[in-house]
Amino acid sequence: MAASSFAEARSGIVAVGRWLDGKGWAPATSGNYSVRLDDGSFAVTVSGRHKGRLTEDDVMRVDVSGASLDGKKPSAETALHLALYRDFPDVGAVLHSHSSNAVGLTRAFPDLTGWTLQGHEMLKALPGNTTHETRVILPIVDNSQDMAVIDAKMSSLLVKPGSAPAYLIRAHGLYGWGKDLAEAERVIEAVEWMIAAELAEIGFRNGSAA
Ligand SMILES: CSCCC(=O)C(=O)COP(=O)(O)O
Ligand SMILES: [Zn+2]
Repeated sequence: MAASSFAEARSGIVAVGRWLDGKGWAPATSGNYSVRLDDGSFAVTVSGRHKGRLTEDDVMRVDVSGASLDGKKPSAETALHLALYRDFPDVGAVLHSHSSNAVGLTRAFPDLTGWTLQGHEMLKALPGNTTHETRVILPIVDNSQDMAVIDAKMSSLLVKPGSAPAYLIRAHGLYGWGKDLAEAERVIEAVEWMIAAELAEIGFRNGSAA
């Protein structure tokens, strides 16, 4: 199991926020990020902060139940991060992006409960994939303000064979994870890129792109 010191997690999370904001995937305070710490607690972003302008004080610690360990208010979506650490003991970092592509895709296909990514060379960026001749399923769950509702839906989808280390929340955004921050960044970047490529492909097929 990968785990970091709080100091390392803080600086890594600040940097990740700048990077995701630079991509346009963290607008208007959206998104949240976490890292599993070596003492069994978790570093997570403070709720409501602009993720492109985080300082180290905007990264706090929670225990395994989500209780604040330093008096700050954790992300409203902390329970979704903790659910992933609970279900996948090897996960060391979880990132949540809010791209217009992820939102647009899930709103355009309101009945879909999953999106299959198949045949992309970019699939090799996902842990364990060595060829484009494969497919992964990106589960899609409906949004809710009750994190337990999202957790209950996504936990059952993610244990299915072929699930990506990522899932979409409809009209909301993307969650992705990895053994550490670097791997979680690669998952988010690869999945966001494949979604963008497939939306472009849909546009070409419909004759709506030049
Ligand atoms: C304007 S973003 C709405 C809340 C959200 O979806 C999000 O990712 C950020 O919430 P947090 O409490 O982590 O700041
Ligand atoms: Zn969100």
